[in-house]
Amino acid sequence: MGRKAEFSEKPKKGPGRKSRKQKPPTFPKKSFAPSNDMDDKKLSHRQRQRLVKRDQKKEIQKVKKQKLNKQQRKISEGADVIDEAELQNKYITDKPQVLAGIQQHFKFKKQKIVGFTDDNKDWLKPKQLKKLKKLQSSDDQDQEMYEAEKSEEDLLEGLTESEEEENGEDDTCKETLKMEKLDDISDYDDENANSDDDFELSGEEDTDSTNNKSKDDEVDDSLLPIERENKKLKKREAMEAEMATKEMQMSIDRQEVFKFPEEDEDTQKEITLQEIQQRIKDITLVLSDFKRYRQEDRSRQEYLDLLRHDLCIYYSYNDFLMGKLMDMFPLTELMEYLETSEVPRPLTIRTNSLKTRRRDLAAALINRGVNLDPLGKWTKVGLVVYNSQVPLGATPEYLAGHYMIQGASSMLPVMALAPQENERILDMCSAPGGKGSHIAAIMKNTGVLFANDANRERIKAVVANFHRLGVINAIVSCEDGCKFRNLISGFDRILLDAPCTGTGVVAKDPSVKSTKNEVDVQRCYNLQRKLLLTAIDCVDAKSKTGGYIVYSTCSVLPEENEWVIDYALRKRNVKLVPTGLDFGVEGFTKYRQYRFHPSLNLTRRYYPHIHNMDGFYVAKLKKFSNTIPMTKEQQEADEKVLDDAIANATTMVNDNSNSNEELEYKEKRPRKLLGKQAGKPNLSEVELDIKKKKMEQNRNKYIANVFEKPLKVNKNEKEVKPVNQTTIIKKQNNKNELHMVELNGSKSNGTQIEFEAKNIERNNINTKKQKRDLPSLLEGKPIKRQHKLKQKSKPIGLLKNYKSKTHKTKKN
Ligand SMILES: C[S@@+](CC[C@H](N)C(=O)[O-])C[C@H]1O[C@@H](n2cnc3c(N)ncnc32)[C@H](O)[C@@H]1O
Repeated sequence: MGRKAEFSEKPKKGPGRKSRKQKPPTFPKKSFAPSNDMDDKKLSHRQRQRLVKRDQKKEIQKVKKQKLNKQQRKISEGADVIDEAELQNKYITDKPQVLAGIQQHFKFKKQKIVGFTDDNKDWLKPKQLKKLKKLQSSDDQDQEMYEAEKSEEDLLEGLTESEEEENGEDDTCKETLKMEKLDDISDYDDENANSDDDFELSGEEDTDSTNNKSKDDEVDDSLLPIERENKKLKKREAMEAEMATKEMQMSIDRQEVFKFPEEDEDTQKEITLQEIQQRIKDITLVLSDFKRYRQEDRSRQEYLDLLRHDLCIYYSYNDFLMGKLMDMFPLTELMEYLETSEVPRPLTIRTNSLKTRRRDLAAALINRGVNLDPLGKWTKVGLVVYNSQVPLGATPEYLAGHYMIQGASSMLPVMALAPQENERILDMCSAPGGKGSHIAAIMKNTGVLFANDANRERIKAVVANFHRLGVINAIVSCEDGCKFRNLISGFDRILLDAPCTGTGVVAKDPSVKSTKNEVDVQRCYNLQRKLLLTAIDCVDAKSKTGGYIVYSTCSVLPEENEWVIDYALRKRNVKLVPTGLDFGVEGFTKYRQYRFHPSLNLTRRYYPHIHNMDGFYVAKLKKFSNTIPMTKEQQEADEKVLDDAIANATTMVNDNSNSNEELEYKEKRPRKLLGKQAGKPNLSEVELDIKKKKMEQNRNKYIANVFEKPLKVNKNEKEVKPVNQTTIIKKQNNKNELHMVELNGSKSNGTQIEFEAKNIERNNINTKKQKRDLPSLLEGKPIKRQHKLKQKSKPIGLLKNYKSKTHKTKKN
């Protein structure tokens, strides 16, 4: 049952409970306005002390001036000059009087100073006194001073006069005003100056310094206030400069005494990131002037090793990759590279010229709250996005295919390829289709674009992007690029944007820093070489408009770039041509001890710290003949070598990733799951150890230093069969030993390295013959004639785990 409604108006009960509780506001009796009566204001202890000091100073000055005045009068009467000490004594004897004067301070303030009186007129014009005093010593000097003081007086008088005119007040008041102003300046000076006054009162310092200081005071007195200020400023500046020099020296001294940590010092005590950072700076300084800062018992290599270790920790790289970067860059540049790689590159988009113009796209995006700019003069389609209020991958313009989100560096290979309309072009590794769609746009949807990728999943992205962007001249395929030669050839141009380790895009994918290792580089290097040779074979050298191959990677490692191109230059009838890109760093022609074809300077490198884009490499090749400069057998042998290398590298990866975990898992899993092994006893620790060692050996037997010519050892070990290039070798219990020795004593300049293969007793390797082949064995050296290829494929190289007793392999 509801309550009965009551419609009669309720009488108001008065203010609510809350308002009843609140009392009417009360205000302090005093007004909130700042009081004009300064005397009412209570001074703090320090303020009072300063006030007392000021008054003391005034009294001292007063006494001084009186005495000087007397002295001057005496001089004029021919009396003896009263010296400063006497004056000081006089002050001390007059001290009670002075203090009494200070006690009268508040009275003095209240009464206000009354202009020039008989008491103060002397010390209001101290310079005149001094002028008279100094008249004795030098007439000329005094004349100058007199003039200066005169002008000061005139200035003051002028000021007073102008104030007079302005205010129309009586003289006394104006003079008081002026005096207060001067007082203020001197008070300020007193507060900031050194404690001369304290000293005078306490009398703790010796008389010499007293005299010096009082002389200083005198000199100061002879200066205009502004000059005094200037002098103090200069003094302060000099002091600051001195302090800065001292500080710098201290930091240099600290660097000088940078102590190389003892072994295991780091493991014993925890080391912070700041300490590591400091140590990186210290070591960099030591290495910048090694002779001066080094510790006698430490070598450069030790410092470099420690630096690498610290850099790895600080920037989260693995030792292998950091070592590679240290080989590539000078130290200062390396630091820049590492720092820049920590920050993502600016977001960039490419206008799809098949659907819109850059200007229109920019306007549309600006309307949506996107802040952007043209990317640079080198591109007509690139835009850089500073910030956006909408997700760029979901704007109506994106969905309509007006642009592609694409890194600035990935526009470069297509620009280098310079596709022409109505050509047949192959994009060998196309997914997700960024560069492919760019090619189609430049071709204006004419001719035929073959977009291929070996990855079935990724190829879907190519199809989707091509649909969105309106590419209609493309045939999309999913094939292993290495086999393309047998499918279709005769292309005008080919873009090989090869799969790589991605060391140039660590800002985008930081996992690269810690995961990529020697095996990954080896695997990429092999695949890249194979893909490039296929690409060259698929191009028609007689194409009327083209015959070009562009090779690109988003890796900065020379192993995946110059090395691959140099290999192709030796194996096919191609030459390097300019990329047509007007910026970028020249590709390496030298790298450590290796030498590449000089034309590699036509290739271009892009770095985050120089170009503010991802690390990238672009090379443009022109095929000048459709013939392959080798016999069919040699070609097949080459291919087999590459195939083996790729297969082995894959096995290696699988071995590496599985072995240990597998073993541990086998040990841990319950007996039920062991199947056939169920009845067998568990492996003892010794057995486990042996098994682990065996696995380790198996893993190592395939590892060869990528670019140091691994060789294949025959199973019966009686003769070593020559194999081409980087055949992965089987290391057979150190029966074959390879020695790397230095020629002309210095390896550090990396000019000549001789690989000497030494077979221990049971092997019949003809070392003399090998030595004859050595110059051509230098990796990266171009081979011009066919017959040399045979010699070049002589077994040579350096096994990874090999350590010679007689010759140490050093890093330069
Ligand atoms: C760097 S990405 C290509 C990026 C692409 N060009 C773009 O701009 O969007 C390398 C591509 O090579 C493909 N790939 C790897 N091995 C391949 C092979 N043997 N044949 C063809 N494509 C391969 C990978 O699936 C990957 O999509």
